[in-house]
Amino acid sequence: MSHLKTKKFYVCSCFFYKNIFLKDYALHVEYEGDDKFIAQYESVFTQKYSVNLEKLKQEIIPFVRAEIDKRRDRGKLCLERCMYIEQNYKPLHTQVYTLDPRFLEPAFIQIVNYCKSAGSTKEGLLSLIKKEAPGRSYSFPVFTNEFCKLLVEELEYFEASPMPKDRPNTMNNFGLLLSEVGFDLRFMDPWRIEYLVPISRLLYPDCCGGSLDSHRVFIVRYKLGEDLDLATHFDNAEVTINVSIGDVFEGGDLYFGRMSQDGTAGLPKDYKWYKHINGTGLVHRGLQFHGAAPITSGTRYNLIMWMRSSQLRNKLCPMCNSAPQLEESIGYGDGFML
Ligand SMILES: O=C(O)CCC(=O)C(=O)O
Ligand SMILES: [Fe+2]
Repeated sequence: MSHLKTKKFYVCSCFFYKNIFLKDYALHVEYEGDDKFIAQYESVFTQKYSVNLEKLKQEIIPFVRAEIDKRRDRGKLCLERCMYIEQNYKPLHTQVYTLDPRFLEPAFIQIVNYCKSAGSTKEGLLSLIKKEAPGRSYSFPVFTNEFCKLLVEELEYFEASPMPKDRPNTMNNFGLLLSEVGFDLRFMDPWRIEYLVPISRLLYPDCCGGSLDSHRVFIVRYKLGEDLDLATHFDNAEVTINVSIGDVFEGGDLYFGRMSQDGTAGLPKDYKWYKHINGTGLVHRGLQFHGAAPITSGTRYNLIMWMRSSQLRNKLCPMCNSAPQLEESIGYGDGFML
């Protein structure tokens, strides 16, 4: 369980006022009081979205403030949910909570073994995986189709249960945070440490890929009548892996743009779409802008792990681009350490 971690992790205080997503406007905003918010955004809302000051005050600001209150309570509520689920939830497929090498594609195990072998190099690894969109994203098989099916069944069973649930973030309203459901200790921690870090160490040394010491892991679900697509964003992560675990859908391809440090979300000239393949994982730098096209039929499930390196982010918070102001948290927080 994430709340029983022995090391203490923190969040940066910017979490409480920055990067609040307004889905109707596909806009991320920050909030430090009504006056500042109005000064900062009134012209954007009136000119770009024909929203007048009254609506800004009556609807948008209250929504933003409610989101901030929710973030303030996040740790406490998460802990309550974790404990309630641990005591009351009876899984459908108990076995999916423990990482079993039989869930993994042999090619994935081979790739990881290569990365762990003496003298392994990035060039050697690149001959075993597929280069995808520009900007150093790569794909490779990860989970067997049988495991994906079991996992989706388990998560649908959990979703249909009366257990308390939280959603991954303001952009995904139908996913699930897997740490809360009890996946960390026996599945997600060993998966990250034993399998993903060896790969990231070679691919992303500049992102401290060899010292990704925490994560935030969740599934996203897209379905007609629910969330369809994902606006362009970057992750609060050094390295992200995105594995397709449910493939009965059309559309939903991913696209990748520039790095967040470059300031704009525009697509590079050589961009191409990434098509999901069941059981296949795509790794990319978290700070590369990306998004997902709408699905046009079916239901899409992906397992996403945002991996963080305290060593790197302790120096610079990727969300506010400043030295982080640390605040207490539970579990992995946002991956900062004292
Ligand atoms: O829709 C997807 O598969 C991408 C999800 C994603 O980028 C995220 O949740 O950070
Ligand atoms: Fe993302």
